[in-house]
Amino acid sequence: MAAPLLEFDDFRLHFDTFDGCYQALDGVTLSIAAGESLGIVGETGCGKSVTAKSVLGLVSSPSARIAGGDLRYRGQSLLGIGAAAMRRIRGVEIAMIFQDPMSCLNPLFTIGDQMSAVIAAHDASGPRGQRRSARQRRSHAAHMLARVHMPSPDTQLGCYPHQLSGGQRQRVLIAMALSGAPSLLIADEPTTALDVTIQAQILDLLDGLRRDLGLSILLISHDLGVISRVCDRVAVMYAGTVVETAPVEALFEHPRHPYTRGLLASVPHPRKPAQMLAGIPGTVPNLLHPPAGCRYQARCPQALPACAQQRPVTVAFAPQHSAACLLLDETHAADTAARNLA
Ligand SMILES: Nc1ncnc2c1ncn2[C@@H]1O[C@H](COP(=O)(O)OP(=O)(O)OP(=O)(O)O)[C@@H](O)[C@H]1O
Repeated sequence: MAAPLLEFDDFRLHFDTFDGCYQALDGVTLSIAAGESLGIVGETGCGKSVTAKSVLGLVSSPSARIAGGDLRYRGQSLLGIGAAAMRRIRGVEIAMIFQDPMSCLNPLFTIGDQMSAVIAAHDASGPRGQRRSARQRRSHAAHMLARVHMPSPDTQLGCYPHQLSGGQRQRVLIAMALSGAPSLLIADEPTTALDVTIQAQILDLLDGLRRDLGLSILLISHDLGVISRVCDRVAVMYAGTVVETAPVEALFEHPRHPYTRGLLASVPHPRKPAQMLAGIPGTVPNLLHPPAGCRYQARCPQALPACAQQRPVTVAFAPQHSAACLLLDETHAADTAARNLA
């Protein structure tokens, strides 16, 4: 297996609020290899976005505190590297796109002006020591728009964001993100604001770029269908922890964690009547006062008495498939069998 490009190693991110310490990420361990695409899925508030934003130091709240662990890019820690070093990484090594393309574009400037400004910033902070002329920057911007299959790229450079559709604006942001030739693209719910046909086109575009450019992708979504379209592997997050990671097919065919099974049972399907969607009763626990033991125990239909006291360790049962659940831990095999017979 290729060496990881990006690694979260028991990473902990807390927010110090007036009400106490909010343990948003509590021991996240994940890795992405070069050229690999990893999806992160989970319910709202599980910590997907703060995981993604942590990579580029974009959790800007003054109450945010790294409470432990490490986050490494190409083997180097990204924690405490300083603003100048982070600027050299942003855009040139790792780029990020967000859910709402309109809020990321300035309505007062043309697409060409905004893309040229981003390319100039890459030139200034990148390792290549390159200083392109205004004409070269514009030409590179048009090339990048063509790369994301924008029709008439030269004409689009003269457009303002409001003159483009939502799907076209997301293509512009992808073109901008890739203009510094990063190795890793982080996409945080990139298609949630788009209708389904445009959503499919953007996902196919990401998948094509991954294959053509050898790009690694970290894709955040609450939708397993979106993840399965682009990703090789998926990490399931629950309440600030990773509960299962697996290749996409293995996750769909042999989900091991009860939360993953609950998520899969909640996915609508044309041949599954609405009343057969199981859903997951209850809500994600308040991470100001997370439960002792497993964070999913209160909602888990298979919880053992030990789940209330003991934090589950991650058990690997195939080369790329692991889950953190006491039901999978051999020391609790007798309890599990008794529960299954009851
Ligand atoms: N600045 C902050 N101060 C306090 N808590 C925060 C702050 N930013 C995020 N959080 C909390 O951290 C938790 C994780 O947030 P995050 O945005 O990562 O969730 P998510 O899984 O991406 O959800 P969604 O799918 O709704 O975007 C949430 O409960 C959120 O309220």
